[in-house]
Amino acid sequence: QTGSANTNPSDSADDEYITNVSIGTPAQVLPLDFDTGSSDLWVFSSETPKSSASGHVTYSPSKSSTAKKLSGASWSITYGDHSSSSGDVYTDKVTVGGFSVSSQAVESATKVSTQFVQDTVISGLLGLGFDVGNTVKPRAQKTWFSNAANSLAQPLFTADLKHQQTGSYNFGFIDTTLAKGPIGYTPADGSEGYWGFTATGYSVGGAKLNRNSITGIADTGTTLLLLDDDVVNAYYNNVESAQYDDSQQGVVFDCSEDLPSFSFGVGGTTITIPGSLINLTPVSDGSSTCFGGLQSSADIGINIFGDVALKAALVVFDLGNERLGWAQK
Ligand SMILES: CSC[C@H](NC(=O)[C@H](Cc1ccccc1)NC(=O)N1CCOCC1)C(=O)N[C@@H](CC1CCCCC1)[C@@H](O)C(=O)OC(C)C
Repeated sequence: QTGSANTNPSDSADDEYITNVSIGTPAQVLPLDFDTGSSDLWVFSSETPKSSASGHVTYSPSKSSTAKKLSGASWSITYGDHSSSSGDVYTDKVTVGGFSVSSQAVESATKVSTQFVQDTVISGLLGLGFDVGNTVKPRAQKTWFSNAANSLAQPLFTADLKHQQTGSYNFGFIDTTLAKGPIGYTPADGSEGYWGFTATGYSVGGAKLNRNSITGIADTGTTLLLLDDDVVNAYYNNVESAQYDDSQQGVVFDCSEDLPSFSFGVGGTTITIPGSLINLTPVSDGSSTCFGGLQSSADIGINIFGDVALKAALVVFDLGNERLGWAQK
């Protein structure tokens, strides 16, 4: 058995990727952000304050014949960008890309932070991290993928995110036609709840890879590629107009710049991010100053291979073998 779901960029900057999920009976379809950096499936619901839920599609457990309250359970989560949400828990049927989990913990939001209120294109998150990261108390719940894994043809999923185009999340199979190069595999460290791995080196503009390893996480829920300052500086030293912009809280440059590519080694193969993907977006509509897709990870304390990096590859999240596969696209 397998599943295959389309995913779409939320805006012109590919800020987040939206995937439709069916919850309950009859199906209630909600647009969710699939996040390999967290492990909770939570949604805006009939229990979310009306003022906060305005503009969002919501889940109503009372309208689902298969919904059951998980009595005494609660959850509360805070993300890297300091956004947060919390609430109580139901179990219900959840279908992703045609594959159904009959009794999935669906975390209903009774509180959401301002960023979520304003982000009306999504109605919540579907965590694809390791179960150890789930925040439900008194007993942690499994992710949708963890519940599905044993019934899937293979206990793995792939992410094929694209710049301004429809991509896919496939469950239980690898569609190698999505990739141009071979899949390089490397061990995944799930101890912190997300998909940790080590890249063996990097290079700028097609040069030979160096041997400076980079340990970080593969995170579909983070927009940017966030790396150590020395790597960021090594890259932008090649960009004439690059400068740190306090108001933008990041490196910006002239939109007309011909940006160099950025490559990293992983699992014996090389992934090259074309310079075009590192020009994320003008700092405001019509501006000729653009914001960099590669930024410093110093404030977060962890390197994050977010969507800017993932867009250059087909990435295999292989739970069965506790490994990550990367293939050039
Ligand atoms: C350094 S970690 C920052 C990361 N957030 C992000 O990357 C958000 C995602 C977003 C896009 C659009 C609207 C709202 C939020 N984007 C962001 O901070 N941007 C600022 C810089 O320009 C690009 C957009 C983050 O917190 N990721 C979360 C999932 C994320 C999904 C969207 C809603 C908010 C939560 C998660 O992956 C996480 O916390 O990972 C940990 C392990 C770092």
